[in-house]
Amino acid sequence: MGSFAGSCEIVEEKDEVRLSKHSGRYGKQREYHGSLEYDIDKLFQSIPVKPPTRLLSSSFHNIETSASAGPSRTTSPSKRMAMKKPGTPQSPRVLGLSDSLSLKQALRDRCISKASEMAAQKRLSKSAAASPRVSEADRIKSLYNQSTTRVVPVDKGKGALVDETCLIPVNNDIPSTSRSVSQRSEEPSNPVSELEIKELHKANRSGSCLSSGSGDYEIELDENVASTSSTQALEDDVQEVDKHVTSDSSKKDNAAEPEKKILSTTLDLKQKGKLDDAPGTGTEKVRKVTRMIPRPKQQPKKKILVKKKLKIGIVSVTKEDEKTNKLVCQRCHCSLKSTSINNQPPSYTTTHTPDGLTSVSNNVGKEAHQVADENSSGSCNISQSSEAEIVIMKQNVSSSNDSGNKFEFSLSSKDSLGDDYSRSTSMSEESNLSRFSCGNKPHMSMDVRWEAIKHVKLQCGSLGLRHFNLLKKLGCGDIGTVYLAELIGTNCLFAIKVMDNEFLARRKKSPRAQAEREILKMLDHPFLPTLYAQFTSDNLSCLVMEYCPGGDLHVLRQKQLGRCFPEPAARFYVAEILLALEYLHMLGIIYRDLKPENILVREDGHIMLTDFDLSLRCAVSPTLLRSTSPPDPARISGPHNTSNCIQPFCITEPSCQASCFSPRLSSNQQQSRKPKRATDHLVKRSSLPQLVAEPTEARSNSFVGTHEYLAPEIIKGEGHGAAVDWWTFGVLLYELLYGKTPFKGYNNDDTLANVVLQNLKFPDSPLVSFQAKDLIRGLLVKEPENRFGSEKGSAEIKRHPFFDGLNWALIRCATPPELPDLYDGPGSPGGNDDRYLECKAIGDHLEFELF
Ligand SMILES: Nc1ncnc2c1ncn2[C@@H]1O[C@H](COP(=O)(O)OP(=O)(O)OP(=O)(O)O)[C@@H](O)[C@H]1O
Repeated sequence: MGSFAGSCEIVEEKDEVRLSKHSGRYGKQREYHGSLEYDIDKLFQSIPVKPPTRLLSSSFHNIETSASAGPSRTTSPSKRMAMKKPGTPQSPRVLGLSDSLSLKQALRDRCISKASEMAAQKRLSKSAAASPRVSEADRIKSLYNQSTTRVVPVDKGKGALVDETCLIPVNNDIPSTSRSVSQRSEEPSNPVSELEIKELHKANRSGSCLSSGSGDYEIELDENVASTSSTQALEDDVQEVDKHVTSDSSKKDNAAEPEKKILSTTLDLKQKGKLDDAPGTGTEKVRKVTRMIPRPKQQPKKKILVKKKLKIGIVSVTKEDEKTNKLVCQRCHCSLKSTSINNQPPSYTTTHTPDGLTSVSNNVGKEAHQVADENSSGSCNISQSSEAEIVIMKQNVSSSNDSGNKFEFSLSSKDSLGDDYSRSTSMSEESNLSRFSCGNKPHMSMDVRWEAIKHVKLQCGSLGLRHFNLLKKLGCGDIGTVYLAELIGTNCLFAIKVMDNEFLARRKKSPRAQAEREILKMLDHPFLPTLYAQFTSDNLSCLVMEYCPGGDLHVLRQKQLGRCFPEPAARFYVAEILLALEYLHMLGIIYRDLKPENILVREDGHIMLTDFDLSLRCAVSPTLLRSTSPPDPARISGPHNTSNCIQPFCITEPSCQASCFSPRLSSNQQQSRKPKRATDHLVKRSSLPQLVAEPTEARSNSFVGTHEYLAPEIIKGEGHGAAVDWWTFGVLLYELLYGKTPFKGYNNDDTLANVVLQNLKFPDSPLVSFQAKDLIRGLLVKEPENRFGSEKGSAEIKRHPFFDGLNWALIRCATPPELPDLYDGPGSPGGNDDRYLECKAIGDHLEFELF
């Protein structure tokens, strides 16, 4: 993301065995061997009667062809299903020997009938085999539940929930439970789209020009599908191919410009409710916006991808001391218990359901609270939702049908809880819709943007670029360009990453794009981007994501006094990053590209970690550990650790609600307080189980990252694993605090040498606390095996004194560091929205260029 001088991202191309690459042949072979066709084949072979060779062989041929072809890209998922579907068993017929045709048919019927039985048996056994996978996901969930406690503060309709965990093995050593998931993910996730689009494209496209509705083929991929959940999810990705062909003169004009793609979007939604008509002339009033999307010529930062080989091992599940500790929700003891839970409208009682209808402070907190709720038999139905910020989707949805096709949604309109029960009831209904819309992303289920997208899909059948106003270019990455876009007719803003498939294929970057897309589909976390939709529009792959108006941490740091963050601010940001990394590791994703440029700032000041094209997916086996040895008392300090607030669900502490980052006590104060409360913490800490979700066995030899952030083991090519994220985490904290990275040299080679050889030094200024330096020192240990976090991951790091006083579960509600005037969106003070306004003012029949 972005770049800074001298910074260059390294992406070695010989890299890891991408899952998708495996998929091709091996996936197909497996598919054939386990398929019905294979069974039929076997049966035929075992039958002694020799049927007419020609007929049977041709049958075989057909069967084999369809089987070995696997999920053809040109075949829609439904067709594929039909091919695999066993024939309907028929009652056996009397065979006439003279009738070779009927003999063949009878044999076929018998075989098919037999095969159907076998298939049914297989299905049964498969579903039995699948259950461990399900239970593994459940187990992970319950591990999470048991480790922490959930609180349900609501912030702008967002919260967190770890709902599903993806275990994606990448080699054959992986246990079958995981491998079954792998096989699914190895299948081409979008088997139809590319080829089909190409076909359509060839037939209709003229030049490289895109125009609204013309030659604009969109394959809508269902964002509801959990990529982690099933093969079907991948197969169903392609829901429909929507072809819109109109004559558009601008198309031809622009086709002459090879370096530019012109997106022409009709804005007639409000007037006609139809988005796929793009008459260039006539009396119909059509507002037309034409934009030039230049293909990125300059890479903001150089990424080198050297892919060597990948060896991913399986985490040996050492369930030392794994216990099913049940946390008892201590909110029952808090004053909030007395709040009028019974008076809450039904819509808010859903606050505590696992589906995450309301936001939570973070996934850990949410899941744990879920446990707490279970254990407390509902008596602790949380009412802090009223105290936390509940975002009611005060949508003007009612107008959606009334006013023709115009529909508007207000983003993040807030209401206090106690206002109006009738409204809350309607919210409840809409939430259900949202929940439906957002599929596997419960933490975003309240997000009005789901509704907006759903509405467009309902109206137009599919979602495509033509439904968006591209407002401005947000930035250019290695694999695509990101635009700020408004869903036409709504107030919903999105960031759309547009990637040119041909360009990616030419540069062999398609696997990176694919990896990013698949990871984005898995995510549902407050500090990670939400993918609302994805589609392919004319050879452009588009990812519709949450828009972060606050810029990135690199830019934000430059705007700080002394170009570095004050320690509390740095602590806040790295704490949120830590939770994001924890979640990623739990999903078996090693991020590998942590740096300030990839940390975006949301409108509310919280962060969002983006850019997953360098991430590595691997197997992980989260484990719940119960600490056998009491923690070091010296490590326990800080105001919140010395209060009931150690429990993440405790919100009785006013200071905790105001901020999870109370000022650190002076050492004197700490000294005087420590003896008094240390015992409490020992008891509490030792009784808390620890969730370890570290993919410790993952290995890659890729040379991936950004020079100044590269871990020594990557540079040395020794193979690396999840510990690289903790190294980069240390570099990040260093940079945020000191305004520079620790090993930066005169040039990239120097930097790399310094990373490997140079000792860590801390500048004299600015003054940084001992705890911060201690954490950095632990993280920037050159040997990964001795690095802080390498063994127990985030669980270890979260307990470092640097984070003392931090209520992890409430961090989502904590007040973020104050932002300078950096909001650069439309309508913002610094926003470059002139063109947008101009566009709006001019009205129909207007084409203009934004880019
Ligand atoms: N959701 C978003 N909201 C706001 N800005 C975004 C968003 N996503 C990306 N951007 C901006 O767009 C720019 C390009 O993003 P992108 O992820 O394509 O690039 P990158 O991080 O440089 O990636 P790559 O690793 O693909 O080269 C970023 O620098 C960032 O500032």
